[in-house]
Amino acid sequence: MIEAQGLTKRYGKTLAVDNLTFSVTPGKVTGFLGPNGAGKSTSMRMMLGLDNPTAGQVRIGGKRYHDLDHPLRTVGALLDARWVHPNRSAKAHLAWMAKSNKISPRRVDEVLDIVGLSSVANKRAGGFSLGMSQRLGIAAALLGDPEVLLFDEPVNGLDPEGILWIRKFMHRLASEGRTVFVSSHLLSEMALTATELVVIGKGKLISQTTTDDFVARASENSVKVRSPQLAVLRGALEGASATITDSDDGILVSGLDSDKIGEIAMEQGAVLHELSPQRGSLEQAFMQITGDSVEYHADLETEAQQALAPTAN
Ligand SMILES: Nc1ncnc2c1ncn2[C@@H]1O[C@H](COP(=O)(O)OP(=O)(O)OP(=O)(O)O)[C@@H](O)[C@H]1O
Repeated sequence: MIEAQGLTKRYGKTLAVDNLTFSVTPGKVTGFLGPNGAGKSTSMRMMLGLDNPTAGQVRIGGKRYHDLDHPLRTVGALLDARWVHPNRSAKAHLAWMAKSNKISPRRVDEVLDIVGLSSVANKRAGGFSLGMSQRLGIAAALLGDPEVLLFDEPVNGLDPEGILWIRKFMHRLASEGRTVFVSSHLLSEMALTATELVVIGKGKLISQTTTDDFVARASENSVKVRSPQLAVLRGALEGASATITDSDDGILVSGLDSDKIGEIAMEQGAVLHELSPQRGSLEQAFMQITGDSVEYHADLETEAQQALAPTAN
């Protein structure tokens, strides 16, 4: 469990994090979303005691980071995967971390196995691909077998196979009952990975909700209808105050849900070939909800498009 209470960070004139209050519960993957500069990394650093809040606090498992007896056994984090001595082997890197945190050396082999790096355990970490470095970073985060895991942009730069691996791994960690908190710009990926969202903009909390609710709340609720008796149906739906727009081979109805539309069709004796509620994407929802807090719309739109495009490497 992570609890942020009035969390605030000011750097000179910049209010990077502005009175954030939210909680992250165990057994789920919670996404931490926000446009560039929204304050995600700063918030995560404060959760890990790497930066002090100007006001407010974060509790992990009920305690502040500095009050944890064994921090690595309570919270593990992947902030920067490249943070490893290039000439050290993966195993030596983890052994050094384990030793300095009084963790059994046996755990090193366990975590290497969990992340699938056993076969390259004695290779120089400096020669690892980004995907392997991410796995090594995750192995380090898991060393203390912590209940809470924080990942800052874990899939940045990964190829589709690496992204899929991370997604499945996050789900696995959550299914083990851990608290998994992950920041990402890759909205389409977040929609697949996270069931809960904490969304911030300009340091402020915009929304804490389930991913499904977030998308449903932001996307206009419309229902696609196809019918051979469209003219009759259209008149009846308009009579029931629905708003109708034409779509390629049917109509899009808003203002009525699919149950009601189905009942009206029945009353009119109209055959339905399609009655499908339309669901927006997380990208659309994000744009709509964070709209006011995004300073550079063009950048964000480009990012959202890049996020949807196939990864090159
Ligand atoms: N050490 C620092 N000194 C001064 N300003 C900082 C510092 N760290 C962050 N900031 C500012 O605080 C704000 C929030 O930055 P932060 O990196 O937390 O955002 P973010 O949501 O992680 O963004 P991104 O996704 O682009 O990394 C930005 O305006 C940033 O310029």
